[in-house]
Order: sequence, then structure tokens, then C-alpha cells
Amino acid sequence: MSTDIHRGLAGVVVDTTAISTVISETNSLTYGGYPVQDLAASRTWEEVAYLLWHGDLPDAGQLADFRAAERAQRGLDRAGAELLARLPATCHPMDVLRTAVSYLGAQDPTEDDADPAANYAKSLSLFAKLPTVVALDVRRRRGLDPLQPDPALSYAENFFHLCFGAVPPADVVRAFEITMILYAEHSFNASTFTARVITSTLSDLYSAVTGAIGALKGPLHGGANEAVMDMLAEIDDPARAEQWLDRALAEKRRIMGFGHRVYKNGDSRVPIMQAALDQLVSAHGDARIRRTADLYGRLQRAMLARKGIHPNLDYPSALAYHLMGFDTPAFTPIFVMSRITGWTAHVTEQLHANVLIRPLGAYTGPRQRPVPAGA
Ligand SMILES: CC(=O)SCCNC(=O)CCNC(=O)[C@H](O)C(C)(C)COP(=O)(O)OP(=O)(O)OC[C@H]1O[C@@H](n2cnc3c(N)ncnc32)[C@H](O)[C@@H]1OP(=O)(O)O
Ligand SMILES: O=C([O-])CC(=O)C(=O)O
Repeated sequence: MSTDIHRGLAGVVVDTTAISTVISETNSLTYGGYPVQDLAASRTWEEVAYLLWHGDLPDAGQLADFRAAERAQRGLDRAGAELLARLPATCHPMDVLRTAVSYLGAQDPTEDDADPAANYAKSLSLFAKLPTVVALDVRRRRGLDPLQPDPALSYAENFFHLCFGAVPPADVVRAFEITMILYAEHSFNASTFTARVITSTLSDLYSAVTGAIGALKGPLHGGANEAVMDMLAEIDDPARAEQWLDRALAEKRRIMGFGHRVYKNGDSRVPIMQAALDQLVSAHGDARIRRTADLYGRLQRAMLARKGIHPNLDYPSALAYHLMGFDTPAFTPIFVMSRITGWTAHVTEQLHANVLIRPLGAYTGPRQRPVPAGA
């Protein structure tokens, strides 16, 4: 038996996948073979979601059907809304989302039906309902009653409507769609791998998604987008960026929104998101946002100069969500709204050629010894 230990599974190829590929050498990412920058430039979020589940982009008829199905399933039933309303306001919104997915599984009679068609139906239902859940919780924390989904609006427009009771200008909606497209899928990242591990035991899709939400919550993964905003708030003054960074690095702190397990020369998605953010700041940024954007730029330049470490997608996305008006604790739940597509596509792929995922550990505990006589 090999005694090679791959801590964190770094560099280990555990299976094949046809959903996406991250090519670290060229800093590129493709979904179903299509470069993500081209998808972000020319396709809607709904089209990209369809692509991840079906392996190709929809034609006009397929897109119309897909949109209609998503719009028809946005509602959360009353029992679900009441359950979420009873959760303590002190809990993190990711806990609310995790509970919501658990609830939706528990009340779905097809929960254990792992047929691809049944799992696709569940995936689409979660895709449609998660914005309703996230928005309900955003409003609850602001002391506001929930709003009803509007089937006349696109996915992104409806989400703004559900959160704020209004749809912002088209360029803001489009920037939000770009964050959805970029966050949707990233091969065997920690949360997707979690979903695949759970699926590999032949557990159900809702359990896989619930586990994936737990993995995404952590600040070394999806939780970093919230941590970025907290960090920018902590530094506050652009003139303090370099000094703050030097101190944080001396204290061996992790600088949130920087570094990546796969990309060592920059995250393929950052240039696309950075361009969308720059456009948002110039079109909609007030003096306060411009000041934060200044701090953001200084910190990024200093991190590159000090450590040679580039930002990951969570860095520009955090400021974009802040500018759009979302409260920081909603950032990782918004990531879930997007990544639900990638997770569930991987659930289906895992089931298609399933093998139990069960690695080994190299034991370092005491040698075998006799159990002492009891007292
Ligand atoms: C959507 C996403 O999930 S993207 C990732 C979001 N997460 C974050 O932004 C959290 C901050 N980043 C990190 O902690 C890391 O870069 C990770 C966890 C994302 C990837 O880490 P790994 O690939 O395991 O790299 P590892 O942790 O081994 O770091 C390599 C070196 O770079 C340093 N490094 C990496 N990222 C950072 C960072 N953000 N701040 C400070 N130092 C860092 C490490 O300290 C280490 O230095 P050393 O070799 O001197 O000890
Ligand atoms: O791939 C990773 O390790 C983390 C990441 O960027 C993502 O999940 O989008």
C-alpha cells in the first residue's frame, strides 16, 4: 500500500468530469467547453444554468421552457416560510439556507428518487426557490415582511425585487448576472467535492446540497466574500491599507479574497468580474463607495508586491455585492444561489458512474496495546 500522503488532497485527481475544467497554466475556465469570459459577455444567467445541467446551451424553445419552469417554482410554501421565520436572528444566513434545503428535502416525496429526471426536477426547484429564501432572510433581518416572487421578471430582476422591492438599472442587473455566471461551477472545489462524497454513499440530492452549503460557508472557501467586506470595513481608511497589510502578514493572518488552491498566477474569473466592478463603481459609486474602491485597489497592489499573491473571485464580488446594496451576511448565500447549478450537475455526474469515495488515513496514534483492567 502506498504511504504517500496528499494533505488536503492537493494535486490529487480523484475522478473524471465533463462539466467544467480549470486550466491553471493558462488561467482559463470552460463550462461544457465554452470559455467563461465568452459566456459572461454574451449569455444570460438562465442560459448558463441550462448549459451546466444539459451539457450545451439551449435553443430558443428550450430556453423559453426553462425560464417558464423556473418562474413557476419560485414560491416557498407557508410552512417553510414560518419555519425559517422562527430561526434565531442571531444565526448566520447560511444556517437559514441550510435549514431551508433540509426542509425542502423533508417535504419532497421524491427525495430518495435518484433517477436523473427526478434529480433534475429537484435541482430546478432549488434553483427557483433559493432566491426566495435568501431574500426572505435579507428582509427579515431588516425587519421587513417578505415579498412575493414576480413571474414577469428574470431570475436576477426578481431577486432584486424580492430583496428590495425594486429592480435596479439594467447594468446593475447584468453585473449581478455576471457574478452568478462566474460563481456557478469550478470543478472539484471543496463544496462540490462534499456534494460528491455525500452522493457517493447513495444519499439524496438535498443531503448533498445541505452538506455543500456547510462546506461553502467556511471563510477559506465561499465565506471569503463576506470576510473580504469585513476586512475592508476593518481597515476603513485607504491610507492605512499598506500598514494594515504589513501588520496582518506579520501576524500570519490570511488575507481574505487572496490566493487559490488551483490558480497560482491569478483566478481566471477575476478580470471579468473586475471589469464589471469598475463599470459599476464609475456608473453608480458614491463618495463612500469610491473610497472603499480606492482601499480595495491599494490592498490588492500591496498584496501582489509583498507576497506575489493575486485576488480570487471573492475579492471583486464582495465589493460588487456591497455596491448593489446587499448586506454582507447575504454574500455567501448569494454564492449558493449560483453554485447550486454546479453542485447538482456534479451530483448527477457522480451517480452516473458512482463509486464510494472513501480515502485512507495514515495512522499516527498509539501502537496497539492491551486494554487495562477496569477500576
Ligand atoms: C471561491 C473560493 O473558494 S476562492 C478561495 C477563497 N478563500 C480565501 O480567499 C481565503 C484566503 N486564502 C487562503 O486561505 C488560501 O489561499 C486558500 C485556502 C484559498 C488556498 O490555499 P492553499 O492552496 O492550500 O495554499 P496554502 O494555504 O498552502 O498557501 C501557500 C502559501 O501562500 C500563503 N497564502 C496563501 N493565501 C494566502 C492569503 N490569502 N493570505 C496570506 N497568505 C496566503 C500561505 O500562507 C502559504 O505560505 P507559506 O508557504 O509561506 O506557508
Ligand atoms: O476552486 C476552488 O477551490 C474554490 C473556488 O474558486 C470555487 O469554488 O469557485
